[in-house]
Amino acid sequence: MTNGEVLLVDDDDAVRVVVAQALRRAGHRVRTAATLAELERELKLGAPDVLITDVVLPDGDGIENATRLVAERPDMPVIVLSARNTLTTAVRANEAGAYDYLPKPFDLETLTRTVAKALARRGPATPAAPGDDDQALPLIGRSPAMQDVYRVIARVVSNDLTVLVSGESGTGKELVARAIHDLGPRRSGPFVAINMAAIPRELIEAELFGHERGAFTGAAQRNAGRFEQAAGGTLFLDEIGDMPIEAQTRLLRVLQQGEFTTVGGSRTIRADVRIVAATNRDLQQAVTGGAFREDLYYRLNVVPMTLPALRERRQDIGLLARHFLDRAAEAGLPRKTLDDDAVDVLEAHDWPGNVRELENLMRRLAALSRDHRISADEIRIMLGEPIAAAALADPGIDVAVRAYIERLARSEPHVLEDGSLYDRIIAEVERPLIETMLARFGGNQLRAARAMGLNRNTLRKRLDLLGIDPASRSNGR
Ligand SMILES: Nc1ncnc2c1ncn2[C@@H]1O[C@H](COP(=O)(O)OP(=O)(O)OP(=O)(O)O)[C@@H](O)[C@H]1O
Repeated sequence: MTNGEVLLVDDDDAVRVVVAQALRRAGHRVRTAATLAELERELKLGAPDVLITDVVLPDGDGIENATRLVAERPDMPVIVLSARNTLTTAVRANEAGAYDYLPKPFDLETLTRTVAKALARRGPATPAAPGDDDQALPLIGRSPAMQDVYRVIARVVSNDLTVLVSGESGTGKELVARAIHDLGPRRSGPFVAINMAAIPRELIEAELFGHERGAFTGAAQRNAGRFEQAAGGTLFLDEIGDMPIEAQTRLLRVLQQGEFTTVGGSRTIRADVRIVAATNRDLQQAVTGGAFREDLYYRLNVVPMTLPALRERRQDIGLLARHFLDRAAEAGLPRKTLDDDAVDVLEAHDWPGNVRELENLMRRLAALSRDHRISADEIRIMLGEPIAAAALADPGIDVAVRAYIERLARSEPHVLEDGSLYDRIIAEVERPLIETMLARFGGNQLRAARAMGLNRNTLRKRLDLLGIDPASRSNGR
């Protein structure tokens, strides 16, 4: 293993002590600094073999400073440590020419391994591309799984390598494709998306490559395809696994030759696009099964990226949920906050529809919830999870009833046509009300009727009609 000298700048005393200790144990010499001013003083005494820098320092920004240092000393690898584990930080670190970026908290083993690799590969860093540091980025999440995604994005933004994004539906594949586009040199060009599953199979080639007038029945005029529309920008091929095999052959040829001809045409057009493809099925399996061309698979899979399902990054759920509430407020809906135990319920859910399902739920809660705080029970109701009957008595009752009505409205037409909807919904509200009140008064019908403002005979009739046995309610809730 190569040993060397490491200079660490971090304003957190504990980080300095612990990291220095670990690196010394690994055989390196270590100097430390707590501020950028101290770092400057240390650098005057001599450049280290590797520099490790925190981002937020008392007298400035570690990445900005690293940009300058990398330009001045291209052979000194810089490792960025950051507690602000966002895509912006990963991209900024990459653009600054940093050797690597480690989100905090990191484990010491990873850090020592990264230092060893940096020492072994010492040499000029890749030149930094200028970037929009403060651009607000849409990708939310600080989980280790998302950090891996950010690193891959950061590495591909400044080149044109083809990226294949895999992941379940709703995990953010299109958002990632947009982020790659928005952060790279093609950002001033168009971002064009095409979903293979949403277009009739026989039209896919014409949609992708365009067609000439009269190329097929109904082609009344020449039409530019998505490849042409995306010229100078990025083409996002969604659900690539659904691409018919003939179109695959044509796409492969375009990727190999960098040019294409329109359907029914003879002109050759240069394909000036960056390709990002996405799939929610196992494309390798499709290759094995013969539904997807192996050569095309390898052409697309130059940089593979897998987006984890939301249930594999539960620690991001609260962050995402609050982000979607903020977005709803920006869009003019009332501003809502989430109780901590509401976040617990969200974290426990399995989210088969992933981030999209969470986004939809938060939008509905922003619109429907009456209180400005969203409770755990409201969320349980919306998710169709069991709740204590008593929860219906809290201010979330609107939400409960609306959620129920919404579910009914989505049901089969015959459910809606039997003409009993009003009575059924009233019964849905009435039953828990009567049951709860009976339980509250130990089955005493007179007291329960009084509490509800009913007379005792009316209550008795409702009990008969709803088939509620008052005796069985005396001990229950
Ligand atoms: N990390 C994230 N941060 C913020 N919003 C996200 C994130 N991931 C996904 N979303 C939001 O969730 C929704 C679904 O994302 P997107 O359409 O990118 O998913 P997808 O994987 O492409 O889905 P599909 O496979 O169904 O096309 C979008 O509204 C997107 O903005």
